[in-house]
Amino acid sequence: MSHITVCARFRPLSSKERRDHGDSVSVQSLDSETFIFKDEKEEDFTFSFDRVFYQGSEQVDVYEFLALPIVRDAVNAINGTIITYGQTGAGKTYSMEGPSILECDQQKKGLLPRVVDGLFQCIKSSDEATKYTIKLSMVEIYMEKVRDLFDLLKDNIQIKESKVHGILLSGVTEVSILDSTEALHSLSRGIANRAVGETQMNMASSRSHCVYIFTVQQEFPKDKRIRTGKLILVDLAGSEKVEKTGAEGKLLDEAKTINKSLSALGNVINALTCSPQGRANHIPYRDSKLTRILQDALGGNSRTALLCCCSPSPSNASESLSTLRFGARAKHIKASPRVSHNDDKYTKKHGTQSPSKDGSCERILNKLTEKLDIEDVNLLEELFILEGIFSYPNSVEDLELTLEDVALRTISSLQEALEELTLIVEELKIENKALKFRLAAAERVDTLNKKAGGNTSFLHKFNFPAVFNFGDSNSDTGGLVAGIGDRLDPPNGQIFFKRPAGRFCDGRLIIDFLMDAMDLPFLNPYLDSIGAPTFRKGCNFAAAGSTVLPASANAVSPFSFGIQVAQFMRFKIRVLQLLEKGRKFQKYIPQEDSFQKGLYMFDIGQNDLAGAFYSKSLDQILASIPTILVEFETGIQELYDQGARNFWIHNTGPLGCLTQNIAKFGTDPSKLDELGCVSGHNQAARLFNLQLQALCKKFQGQHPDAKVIHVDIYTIKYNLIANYSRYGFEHPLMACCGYGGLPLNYDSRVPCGKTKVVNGTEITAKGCSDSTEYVNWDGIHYSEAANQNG
Ligand SMILES: Nc1ncnc2c1ncn2[C@@H]1O[C@H](COP(=O)(O)OP(=O)(O)OP(=O)(O)O)[C@@H](O)[C@H]1O
Repeated sequence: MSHITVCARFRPLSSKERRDHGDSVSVQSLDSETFIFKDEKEEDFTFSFDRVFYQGSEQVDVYEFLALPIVRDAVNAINGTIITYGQTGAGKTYSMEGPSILECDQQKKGLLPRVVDGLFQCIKSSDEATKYTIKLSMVEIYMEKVRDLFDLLKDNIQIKESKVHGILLSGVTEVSILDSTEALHSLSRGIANRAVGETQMNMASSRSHCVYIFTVQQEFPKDKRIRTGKLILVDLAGSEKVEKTGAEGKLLDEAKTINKSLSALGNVINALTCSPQGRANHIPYRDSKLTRILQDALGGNSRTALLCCCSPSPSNASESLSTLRFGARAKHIKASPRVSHNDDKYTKKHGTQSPSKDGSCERILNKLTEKLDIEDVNLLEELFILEGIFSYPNSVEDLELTLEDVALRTISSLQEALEELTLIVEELKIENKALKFRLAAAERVDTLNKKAGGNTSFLHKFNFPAVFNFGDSNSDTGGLVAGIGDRLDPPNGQIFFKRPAGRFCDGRLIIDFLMDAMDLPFLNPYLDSIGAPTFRKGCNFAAAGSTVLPASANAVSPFSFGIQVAQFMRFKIRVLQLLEKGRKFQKYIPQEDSFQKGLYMFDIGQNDLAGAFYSKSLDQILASIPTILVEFETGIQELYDQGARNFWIHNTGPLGCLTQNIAKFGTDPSKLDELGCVSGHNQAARLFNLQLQALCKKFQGQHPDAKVIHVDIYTIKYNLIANYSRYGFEHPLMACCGYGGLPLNYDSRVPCGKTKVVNGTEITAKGCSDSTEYVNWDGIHYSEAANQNG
């Protein structure tokens, strides 16, 4: 059992402290471990720590005493934790990072860069045959939420406990680091992200706890054995008292949360030190995220060092005193880091190391033969060998003790097995869900095939050189965002692209899956000119909010169907001009015959109908359908005239099942159908689709050299909503990314990912924890999981 290493560090006086109290300090050094501290009432307190770093101490002294032994251990698969504690401005970050991670002279470098160097040096000087990998994660705990500093979208990381690996941060980003320079760049990236988070959350880093996790994995090529050591560094939030900060409102909440987690830390330390054995019945690790993450460090499975950072100035005496008291209390925790083979139990009971197997083995078993059946003795011998117990019992009492040990080991291995089983069950659940999706997708393809008169094979059979797409947000891959310079915010795009990708979705759209099915790359939007996008395999003219009819002045998108067709004309003209200029453009543009051999896809009309409901009666809307379709026909005829021959036309989806429409038009239950969708909207969509289908037939009849496929997306989507649980969904109508909670989680004033002030309160439309459970993404668009089924 070793104690936690506790050190105190006094930073130099700040200029303000000098102004207020001159050179006077509250600390009087006795030696390198002991000092006298004078509080505000001039009362003296003597403190002893493992080491005291006074004002003139160097960063390297702190590293070598406090961190180096832990770094060496981490490389030998023993976990270690280094914590800096103290009031704001006491020198925690200076000790941890130094003045700057990347640009800083050797002398001022903090613990982190030194730890990184130390890890790589230890690896260099170790056995060459052993293969090492180092991974780094960085998280920040703010207001009891753990956010990933390498992926700000992961802003609520869950803490899990595994019997084998201890405390784990589920799904946290782990960055592989190959050398010190790379590690420092990653650290600096994480620290910069911390600043981004600070601004986003209107906070200061001193109000969050920052946790750096280095995982060092050793692989022994001889026997393929793997060992892992984890080194955690924690820069705690400032420990000052709430009253002193004069905090109010959100600041007060923050201060209380910090205080709560720091006092939870204090409670854990008290619980760990309150019984004579250093063990209390219940250790309240679960009371805060901080103590949960530090559970292994404090509870024994880690070498731990605590650096209590203090101001030496009398003006901060009371804060420094409380920091020092915290350190003194922590000094009494005992920790026993886990090593590969642990003889603790035997040592505890016998006060010595276990005797060797040789010699005593025969003697003990002979003795047992006198008391037990020989078969039982043989069985016991076998069991001991199997269990790797090398201490042989020499009395029946000893035998009982040993059996107790076996039972304990069995229980712990059963617990491990249970843990593994739980993980397997989790994985199987996910796999099951994926299989359900695939099965459902296969069924959808089958239905689609039937609806399209056996024509989905059309997609596979033909080797389309390019695809030209026209439509609205259902197939917009970034057109509107590029065209009007708008911005989509996270969590849009979170599932597949890991960032907003121009799509009003958490991931891919139906068109992305169709492109995949045709072995073609995702379509670039015509309006996006940044980064020399390639249009070799086609071009997407779709823009969210677009209508078939010309856009009105206040329309979301000015790029109505007619404009999209005009854009196509220009696109074609430019392509032909560039092709004439020679080969150098070929990489970026379609070949000439692609315009005739390519596939022309359409998904538009939804906004003409949905938008009209805000100002027209159902009858008026139904009456306007032929006009919409005349405009559509004009567009596809123009494309035909330009050489288009392969037409893939989606009809419009069940508008009445979109969360937005239910929220606005479905407040009267008599207006809803049996699924809870708005009947009028769906009626309009169905009538539109019937007439669209007739148009497709007519167009096909007029152009026998063309291939016109009408795809019944309405039925596919409606079926998905009606049978949502069969397809692995939990919520058919509620939006994943929205505001307001049950039943619809939708507020038209706050689009997904945005924050708005409503009636004086700031509200944010956030994403749900698992979007694969939702058919609807943001109230208006389908989730990637639903699109995959589509
Ligand atoms: N040992 C030291 N030597 C020189 N300057 C120091 C030392 N320790 C701290 N400082 C300086 O004191 C100031 C406050 O230190 P620092 O930012 O590290 O405090 P902190 O405890 O991390 O505060 P917070 O909780 O707000 O993050 C900084 O300007 C830092 O450069």
